[in-house]
Amino acid sequence: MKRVDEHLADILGAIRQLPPLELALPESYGGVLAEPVTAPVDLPPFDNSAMDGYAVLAADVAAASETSPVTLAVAGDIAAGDQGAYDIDPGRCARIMTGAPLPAGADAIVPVEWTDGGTAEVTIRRSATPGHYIRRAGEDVTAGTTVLPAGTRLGAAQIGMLAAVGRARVLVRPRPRVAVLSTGTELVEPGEPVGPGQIWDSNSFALTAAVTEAGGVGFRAGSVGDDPREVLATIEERLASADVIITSGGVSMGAYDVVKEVLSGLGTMRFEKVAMRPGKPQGFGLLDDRVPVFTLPGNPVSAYVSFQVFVRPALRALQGLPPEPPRTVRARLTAPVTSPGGLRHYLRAVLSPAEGEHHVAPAEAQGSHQVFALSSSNALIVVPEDVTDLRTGDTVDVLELP
Ligand SMILES: Nc1nc2c(c(=O)[nH]1)N[C@H]1C(S)=C(S)[C@@H](COP(=O)(O)OP(=O)(O)OC[C@H]3O[C@@H](n4cnc5c(N)ncnc54)[C@H](O)[C@@H]3O)O[C@H]1N2
Ligand code: MOO
Ligand SMILES: [Mg+2]
Repeated sequence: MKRVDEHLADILGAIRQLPPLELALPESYGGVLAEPVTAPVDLPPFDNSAMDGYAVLAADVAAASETSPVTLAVAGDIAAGDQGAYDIDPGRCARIMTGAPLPAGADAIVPVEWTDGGTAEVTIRRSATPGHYIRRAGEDVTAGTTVLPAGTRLGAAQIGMLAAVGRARVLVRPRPRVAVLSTGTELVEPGEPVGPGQIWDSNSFALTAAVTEAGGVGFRAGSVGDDPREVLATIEERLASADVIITSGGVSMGAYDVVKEVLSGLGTMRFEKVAMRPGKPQGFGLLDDRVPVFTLPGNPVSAYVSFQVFVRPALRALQGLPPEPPRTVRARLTAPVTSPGGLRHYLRAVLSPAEGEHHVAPAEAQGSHQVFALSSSNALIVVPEDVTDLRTGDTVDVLELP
């Protein structure tokens, strides 16, 4: 059987980065910058007030105190968006709002709380020194600074940065669009009644959500029965609009395992047994020279674990992102586990922080159909290929689930 690392390396070796697209900012979320972005102007672009108050000459208020307040004439108001129409001379000030440009001559801001709030004249009860509550032009960013290097993933703060330097559109490798298809004649849409022998489709929902968790855009392509023509037609239909296709089911040894049947020989598709549990039967390849296709095993826990191990890293690679920092922690087993050896065993488990170290409790139910044990877990214990027996108190690698 093929080793997990070898299969992952083959997948990552086949992945080509998505071509950059110019997107409007609202569409760019989760994209990875394909250009460095520099600030065309200083930020702030002009000296402005950090407080609602009065723009003054610091020298005028240098001696102001509770016991000997200073009274100044108020020339007028400067709101944010105004152009700073007043010149501040000795004895005069202007009422100013947060973000409004500092008027010529003024060199300090007195917050309104230190005054009587007057509009024709104002009495000031505390002193201020030059520069007080003034936000200087360029103190955040100077013009020409690279504010976001190429390769940055755009989250809320980065999109805010782009808008703050005036960018409306940006070149990014977008979040991969991933079509998710369940296969199986036994599958029924949740919400519909199930008849004898039928079950509700859970994989297409779980995998679409896993795509979102991994930074992609998932689309459910629904579920199709084990009909070769229908399966092939649905996959072909998605090739034009998807960057990645994920199927579940139909890749093992069964008489109706049609995914393997219809995709074998197409593009670079290969179907292999990977030395892991769950998730042994795997298929991967490129169709149309472009679209990575993952055919994951149908058992729900197998499909989910396969996604975490193989698809999640591939989605990052499509955007040109470096491999994710390890989500593995070392933890002490609270119960013994056994493993067949010769394969990597991913055991569903609950990881909890304890004093100075993590503890991990393996779930009792480890069947690849047992979704309850998976939904009650927050981690996978990773038992290496060469280990068969672990005792309570042994330290193991644990992969935290997203
Ligand atoms: N003779 C052998 N039989 C099996 C082997 C083997 O090596 N030799 N491997 C087993 C392993 S391991 C796995 S994993 C499964 C993989 O099966 P398939 O990928 O062919 O998937 P199906 O046969 O279509 O379904 C398997 C199982 O999963 C349920 N399923 C499928 N899709 C969904 C879905 N969308 N939502 C919920 N449940 C789903 C399906 O009803 C079956 O119970 O093969 C073993 N057999
Ligand atoms: O490999 Mo299957 O995925 O163990 O149930
Ligand atoms: Mg099967």
